[in-house]
Amino acid sequence: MIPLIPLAILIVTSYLIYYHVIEPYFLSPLSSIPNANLTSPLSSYWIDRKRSTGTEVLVIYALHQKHGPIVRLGPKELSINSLHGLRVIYTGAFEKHSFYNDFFVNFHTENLVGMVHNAPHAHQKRMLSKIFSKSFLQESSDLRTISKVVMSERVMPILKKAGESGEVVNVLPLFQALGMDFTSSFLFGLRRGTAFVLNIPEWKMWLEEYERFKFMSREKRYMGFIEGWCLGLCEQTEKFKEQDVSVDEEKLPSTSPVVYNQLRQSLLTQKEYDPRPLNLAIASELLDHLVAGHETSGITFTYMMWELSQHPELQAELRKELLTLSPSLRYSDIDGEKPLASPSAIDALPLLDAMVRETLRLHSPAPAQLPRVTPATDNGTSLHGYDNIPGGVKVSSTAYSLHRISEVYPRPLEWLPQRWLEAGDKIHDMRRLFWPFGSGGRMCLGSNFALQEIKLVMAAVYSNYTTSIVDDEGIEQDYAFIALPRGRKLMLRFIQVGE
Ligand code: HEM
Repeated sequence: MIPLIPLAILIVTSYLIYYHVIEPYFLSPLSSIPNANLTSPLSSYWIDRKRSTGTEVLVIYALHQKHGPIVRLGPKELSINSLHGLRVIYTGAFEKHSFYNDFFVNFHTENLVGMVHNAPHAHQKRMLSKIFSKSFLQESSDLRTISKVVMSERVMPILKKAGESGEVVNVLPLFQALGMDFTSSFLFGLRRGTAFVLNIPEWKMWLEEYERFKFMSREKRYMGFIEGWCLGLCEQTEKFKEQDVSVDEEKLPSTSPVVYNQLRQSLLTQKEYDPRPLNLAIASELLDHLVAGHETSGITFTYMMWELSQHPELQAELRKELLTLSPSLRYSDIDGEKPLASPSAIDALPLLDAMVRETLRLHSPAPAQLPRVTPATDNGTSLHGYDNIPGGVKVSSTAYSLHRISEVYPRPLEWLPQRWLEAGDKIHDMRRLFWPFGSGGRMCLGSNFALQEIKLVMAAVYSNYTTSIVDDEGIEQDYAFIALPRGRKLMLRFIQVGE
């Protein structure tokens, strides 16, 4: 008679070897895809180590250079670097990976960034799509008023003072604050929005809290400093909706809380079947906008100014283009009551557009993996000729690697805005592969808002100043999910140009 215990051990061991070695290494539909590392079919340890040391983005780029557009990072994880991959995964609306739910849900309450499933996501996105469309934003009188106040009364006077005194400016925190003031004013109205540009020491304290917040668990984040701050803004907005005046704010024009109102009204109509408490559903969504809005645009401003500061000849070319605006964004035109140049006129400037694009290409604020999961379908998914990829496989692309495909972007490591103006037929592929805001149904909600804001601010700065670098130590990007300069600073000098 065969002893039972050794037999059981043999069966279990054979099963484990089959399941964890033979199947993933030799039999899985993923087994013929190039491996990132010898251990990748067996365990995620190798790629997780790269993740934990912050080198994942650069490692994935190097892997694609070596192995081509598809690489296996773990037993059930692939990285794809091609237009084909973008079409299949992102235009194909694969659902988000649970990573988003862990890192982006605020108040234990779901929002657009953190939602994994497509159906509730699409429902909530429809509530907000119109007010973030390019045409709505360009025509919005609220956003025009906000732009006028934030530019003419806040940031440009600060730069003027710095220009006159020769004071060196750390542009990263100042322009991140600007991103926050723009976004919060559009969300809550000018009077309830922030004015951090005018109080940089307070802003730096907020940033310190936020650096901690980014690495906290959902539980730790719950009703801490940042969530409490956002809930406070929502409560103030609700309280002053009827009567939008208080003594110390009389000087500020009143604008509507465009996003707050739209979201609240839309969520109210589905109150019976949405289990989320209304105030937390609103606060969770709006906190994501505040977070997404300040850091990413602050990074874009910083790198565009850094690149331009190294190219005085391009600053001069840009200024020539900017002076075709009527009214211009020179101090003589933006001081006083006159309206600013129209967003559509600024948007139509080709060199400015090329410079903003090139900055978002080379210095993407969100350069890391945007992970999705393959759906469970009868025939599986096909990617780059590898068929029958089963459901539940984590698949992702990165803006960092896509933006360095040299067949589409020759000399990919150089900041060459002219590439967007001289591309000829190649422009179609360049635009399709341009991925700073992601693509498909989960693409950035605020991309039009961000572009309108970035173009206005950069146009106003370079209509009036030349910039030069005083200290750029630590300027290389820290390739986390959001890629700030490692040194968290860029010191520039602003010199006013004559009329
Ligand atoms: C230069 C500025 C910005 C960049 C580079 C950027 C980048 C991105 C990226 C890459 C995503 C996609 C994430 C994914 O698919 O996993 C995203 C999503 C999102 N962004 Fe932005 N963003 C910017 C500005 C903004 C602003 C100003 C707002 C709001 C006012 C905003 C709100 C959002 C929201 C709500 C989502 C989630 C969209 C969804 O899942 O449907 N972003 N952003």
